[in-house]
Amino acid sequence: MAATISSPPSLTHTTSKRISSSSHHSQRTTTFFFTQRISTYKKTVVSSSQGDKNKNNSSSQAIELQRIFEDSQSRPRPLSVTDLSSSVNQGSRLLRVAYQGLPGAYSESAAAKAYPNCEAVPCEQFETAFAAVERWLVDRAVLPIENSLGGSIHRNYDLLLRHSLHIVGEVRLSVRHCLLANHGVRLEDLKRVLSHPQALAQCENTLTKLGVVREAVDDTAGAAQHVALHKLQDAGAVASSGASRIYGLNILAEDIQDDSDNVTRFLMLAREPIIPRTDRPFKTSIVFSLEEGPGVLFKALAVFAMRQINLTKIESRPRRKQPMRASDDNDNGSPKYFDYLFYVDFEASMADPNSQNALRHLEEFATFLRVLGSYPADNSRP
Ligand SMILES: O=C(O)C(=O)Cc1ccccc1
Repeated sequence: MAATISSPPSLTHTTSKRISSSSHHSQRTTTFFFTQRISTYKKTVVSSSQGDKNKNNSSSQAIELQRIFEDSQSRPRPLSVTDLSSSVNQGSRLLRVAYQGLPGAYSESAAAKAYPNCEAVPCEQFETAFAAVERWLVDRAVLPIENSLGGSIHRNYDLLLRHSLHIVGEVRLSVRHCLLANHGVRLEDLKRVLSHPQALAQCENTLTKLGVVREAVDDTAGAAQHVALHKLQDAGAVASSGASRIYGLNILAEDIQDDSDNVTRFLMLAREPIIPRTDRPFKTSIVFSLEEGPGVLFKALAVFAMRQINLTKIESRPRRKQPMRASDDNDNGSPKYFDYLFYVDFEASMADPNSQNALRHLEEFATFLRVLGSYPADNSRP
């Protein structure tokens, strides 16, 4: 069965001609590209044969080329790796990065790690952060996606598919939780502790020893603000030391996570993909679904194994719009199998022909395939 390719951003194998801005020569390139960008390219194509026929009319052709070049310059520029550097600013304005939570949330620190000079914009919900990027109110959104103790943040995987933003970067951040309370409140006064569900899960052992009731809220900094604002005397918050300073809380205990190595991986999302490169380590994230049958997942993973492409992550999620599919040998028409989406991260750039071949191979039998982004790997110390 042929693969269904969604757009945007889907992979398309195309042959197109590019105008080089310096020489105005057209150049044939065969490449995998995102369909969204191809529409831009098609509008800027000038064929060399066209140029030959119009030799007599070289001045009008030069004007036309100039017009096409200027036209292409006024279109949105694809993000490049340099957009991820510390000195990023858009013209005279700083890069604006939306995150879910209040100042002092870990996502704010992730935004600052990815874009040190950015303006971090707090948002109530992830939906708001995504919508802010889609409506051009901000340039990027930050999304926590997995944690070394708590595992994957499933809801955020679902968000990646529901929206069509592109992953343009990743950041790994060491997360050190503190137990915060109002001044004068002692450890033994605490009956309940508020925090983000991931933070509560990462401090499972400490909270169990304390015998407190856990209360889940939207973000760690929001928990700290709530405790401070309501001057709670029986409740604490699990949050960062930064949040303790911002909301004027006392730190009752530090490093309360179950393991000192507590690392969260965050994704940076943008409206446009970056142009993948091969001169530094890149990662690529994809999502696909498969027909039901023996060995299909094995076959899907083999497209990477046979090309020596290392996988760093695989996650399966139920397919929401099509939760069940009928089994072939089930003639009463009743649905039998759950339908799944597989999210895979691999250590290669989409600019690498090896990756392109692997995805072309996967496309032959996947029922759905989308490239979520190809982006520089964060190999720095978390
Ligand atoms: O609530 C926050 O501060 C977040 O940024 C989400 C989160 C929660 C726990 C660990 C890492 C990120």
